[in-house]
Amino acid sequence: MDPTPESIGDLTVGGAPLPCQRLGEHRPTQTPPPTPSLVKTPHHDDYQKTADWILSQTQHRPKVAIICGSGLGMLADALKLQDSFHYSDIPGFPQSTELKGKTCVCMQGRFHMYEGHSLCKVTFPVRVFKLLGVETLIVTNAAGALADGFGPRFPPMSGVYDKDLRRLAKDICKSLGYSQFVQEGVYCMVGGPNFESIAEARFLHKLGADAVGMSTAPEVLVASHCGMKVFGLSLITNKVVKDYDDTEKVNHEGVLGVSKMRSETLQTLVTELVSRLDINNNTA
Ligand SMILES: O=P(O)(O)O[C@@H]1C[C@H](O)[C@@H](CO)O1
Ligand code: HPA
Repeated sequence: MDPTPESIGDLTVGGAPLPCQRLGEHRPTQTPPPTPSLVKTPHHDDYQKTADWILSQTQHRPKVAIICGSGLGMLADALKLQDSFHYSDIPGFPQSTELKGKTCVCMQGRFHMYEGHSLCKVTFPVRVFKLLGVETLIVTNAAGALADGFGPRFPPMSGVYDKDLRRLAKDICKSLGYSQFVQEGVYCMVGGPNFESIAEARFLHKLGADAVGMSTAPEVLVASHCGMKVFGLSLITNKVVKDYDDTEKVNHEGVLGVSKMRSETLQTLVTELVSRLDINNNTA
């Protein structure tokens, strides 16, 4: 199957490479539900063709991919731009860059299911990353806190989040003085775009979730399936209301505002993490 726009969503892999062009963040839009042709399952060829196009446009051979959550695209400010690709119809699709001497591919913003995208589309970039040669995926997102104070807890997780990367991140947090506010916990993905009702929030918390957001889980699943190491980072942007007397209400603008306010901290952590990954720079 050819990777026509029909077969892989709006992945128009046609833009000429625009050196050092910054791509805008992919922001949620009121995208209408996809037409049936957009939810066709991509085949290996579809991922391969996109990957081949990217590889043909750059000498970089990234081993690390970073998916920045909403409002966290400023992380890309830390990247030394080498090559970027203009996908005119897909702002926020991967751009190849360098961070701390390590070649990375970075998505500023992601596709969400609540925008009407199929799971195939949401996870499409991850399989393209795999075909680019990526071995480690760093995912970030904005999430609401379910656990009061987001206290320290280490509930069993499935193991998709790499132990060594988690240990390395903890060491980095110690050295940066971040340990007090960086905690491990369970992130639960909901479909969105609505924020949780109080009953839902209580339910998720009872199930063992510490934070809730609307992304990340499908990307992590696909990356793990591809054999990548995965590291996930949630920026807690708000408290999830679990009390019927609490009149506070979360909204997306607030989430973005806090994300922007804290993006430098997150940027420092991810930059340090990438710089300490045991990989060599890779070019064609
Ligand atoms: O891409 P992420 O998950 O960071 O997007 C944020 C979190 C929710 O998905 C949505 C609601 O504010 O934006
Ligand atoms: O409270 C939240 N709920 C769901 N998704 C979110 N993304 C940021 N905050 C939240």
